[in-house]
Parts: sequence; structure tokens; C-alpha cells
Amino acid sequence: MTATREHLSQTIIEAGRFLYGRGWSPATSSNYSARLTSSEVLLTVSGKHKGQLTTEDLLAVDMDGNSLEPGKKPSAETGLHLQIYRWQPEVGAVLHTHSVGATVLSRLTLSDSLVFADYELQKAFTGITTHESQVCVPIFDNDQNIERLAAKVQPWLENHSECVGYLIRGHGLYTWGAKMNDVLRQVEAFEFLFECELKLKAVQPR
Ligand SMILES: CSCCC(=O)C(=O)COP(=O)(O)O
Ligand SMILES: [Zn+2]
Repeated sequence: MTATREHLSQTIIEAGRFLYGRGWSPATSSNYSARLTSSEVLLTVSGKHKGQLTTEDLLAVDMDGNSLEPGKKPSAETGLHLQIYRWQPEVGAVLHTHSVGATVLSRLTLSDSLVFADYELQKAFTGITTHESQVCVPIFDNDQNIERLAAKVQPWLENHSECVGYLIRGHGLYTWGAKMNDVLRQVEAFEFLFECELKLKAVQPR
């Protein structure tokens, strides 16, 4: 059954309340989206407080990022969402968050990726069934030019169909999944793992 716009709007609004409540989407940071059809995505309007979203703060865009609702300005990071929907047709929702953990860990990590290994919680990611696995999370340097940033992300996605998320250094996390609940579960798992890594770094600097 195709999810209605009303239902998808509620999932985005509730995601915003949850993520703001956990401190992972402070102030007007972050952006969220859900696939409406094969050619349209429902996305947050730019500059809105994500803990206080209403249906008016959402708009439909086409796959080129054009607003389908005159007067509403799509998120500045629309291109990063659309790139993920174009990459995998089974993706139904994308969340971008700005937690302290993602921000600090991505700045402390000088290499271009983080690798999570031997954590039981890795099994919260779609496709991972054992702690005896490696979850590689690339870190891209931040860029105010979203098209240029998307061009750096694109080759990684093309070569890593198993990828469940990426970090933008000093900025935040992108993760995605078939349903909004899958993506919320992954955000929570990432945040747990970021906190573990930060605690490990504090006691055993590497
Ligand atoms: C105040 S955070 C700066 C912009 C940003 O990184 C973000 O996630 C929110 O941008 P949007 O245009 O989607 O509101
Ligand atoms: Zn952002």
C-alpha cells in the first residue's frame, strides 16, 4: 500500500520531535524527508525549528529539487537527500541530524572514515546480522556548496551499496532506510556508537 502524504507528514513531524528531544537536532539544524512517489519527495522547508514542525513546514519536491509548492523553500541540503533516493529505489526516508557526538567525533577523526567493529549494536543497521562485521562510515569534509559536496559523496555511494550512513565533518550525520522507523533506529544506533567511540578515545587516546 502506498503511504499517503498525511501519514508521511506525521512521520516526519514525529521524527523531528523525537530527534530534537534527544538533542540530536538542535534549533533549526537538520532536515528530514520521505519518498512520496517514484518522482516526488516530501521534505522539510529550510530554516524551520525541527522540534516544532507542522504540516506547513513540509513541501514536495521533484527529483531535481524543484519546489512543487510555490512560496516554500526546500532545505538547503535537498540535493543530498535526492542523491540517496536516486541511488537506491528502496529508500523511503532520509534523516540528517546535528548531534554533539557526530560533530565532535567527526572533528577528532582525522582519517576519511570511521569503522565500527565488534559492537553488538551494529545489528541495528539494516543488513547487519552479527557483531563480527565492520560498519564503515565515510567522513566528508564540510562544504557550503551542496552540489560540490554531493559530487564527493556520489562515488562512495556508487561503490558501497551496503552503506548505511555518512558523516560530514563538524556538521552531522546522514542515514536512510526503507521506512522512517528504520531510519530512526539507525540514528539511535549511530548515536550510541558515537558515544562509545568518544568514551574510548577519552580513556585510550589513539
Ligand atoms: C543552523 S544549521 C545550518 C544549516 C544546516 O546544516 C541544516 O541542516 C539545516 O538546513 P535547512 O536548510 O534544511 O534548514
Ligand atoms: Zn545540516
